[in-house]
Amino acid sequence: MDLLELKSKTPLVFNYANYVTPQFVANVVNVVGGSPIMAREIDEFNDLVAISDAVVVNTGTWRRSELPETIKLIQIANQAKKVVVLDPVAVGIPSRSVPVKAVMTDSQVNVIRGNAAEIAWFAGIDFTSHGIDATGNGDVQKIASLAAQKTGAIIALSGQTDVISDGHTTQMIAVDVPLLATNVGTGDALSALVGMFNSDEVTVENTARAMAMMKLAGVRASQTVKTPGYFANQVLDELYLIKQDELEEFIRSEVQNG
Ligand SMILES: Nc1ncnc2c1ncn2[C@@H]1O[C@H](COP(=O)(O)OP(=O)(O)OP(=O)(O)O)[C@@H](O)[C@H]1O
Ligand SMILES: Cc1ncsc1CCO
Ligand SMILES: [Mg+2]
Repeated sequence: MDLLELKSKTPLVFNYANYVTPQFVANVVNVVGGSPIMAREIDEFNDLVAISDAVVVNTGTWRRSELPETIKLIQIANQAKKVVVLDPVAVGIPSRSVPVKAVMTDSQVNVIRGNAAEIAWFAGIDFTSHGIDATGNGDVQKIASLAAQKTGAIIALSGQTDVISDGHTTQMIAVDVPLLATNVGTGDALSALVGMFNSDEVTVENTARAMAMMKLAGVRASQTVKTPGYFANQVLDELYLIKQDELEEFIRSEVQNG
């Protein structure tokens, strides 16, 4: 959906969040025009999925004992036809990839949002990482496209260049905003935006809207703020201020077809 429709519908985003950044994620959802709820109690999943418009699963601080309930959550969302976004934090670390494989086998994820190293893991391509950060270089267009083909999910690869791919159509936003990477949780919040913009229909176009929203907020915030602490708050303000026509104009000028 576009930003105008989003603001009128106030999509409810159910975040199975990590315990590092939920406050930032919830605020990003709120300022853009959605409504966040965080939960991880299995007895609440049926009710919460029923009233939600998107389910966003972040594996950043996941415990292995939570694997069965996470799969159950995604299965409930699949049955209810709610979009599911997976944010596979640091999935390339071997002990972290085991449960993510199980999730991918036993439930259907519609969109995977991760940095280049995380998405490269799904593509089966080596990419250097340092914990939660992607530090290497590679052909991000190829990585996103291959990951989409291998998983059947739309891929939202974030970084200096954002790449969105369903394995056939690939779009890119090559806009460098280094301060965006200094705030831990920008990626987590971006995953929630991806869920929100895809809540009526899961498409490359809607996924690109979410990625463009964060990039544009970062571009504007870095015009006035030059240091990371204030930058994070300025990003929230810019996300709040962006208008439909401004977002669509940014998409027209910056989104390139691959
Ligand atoms: N070097 C960069 N230049 C420009 N934008 C960047 C850069 N790195 C990241 N971004 C932007 O930052 C946002 C988050 O992407 P990033 O790849 O850092 O996610 P992440 O690694 O999952 O982050 P986190 O784990 O901190 O939530 C995206 O909007 C992306 O476009
Ligand atoms: C720092 C960190 N550790 C696990 S999740 C997380 C937040 C970034 O996703
Ligand atoms: Mg991340």
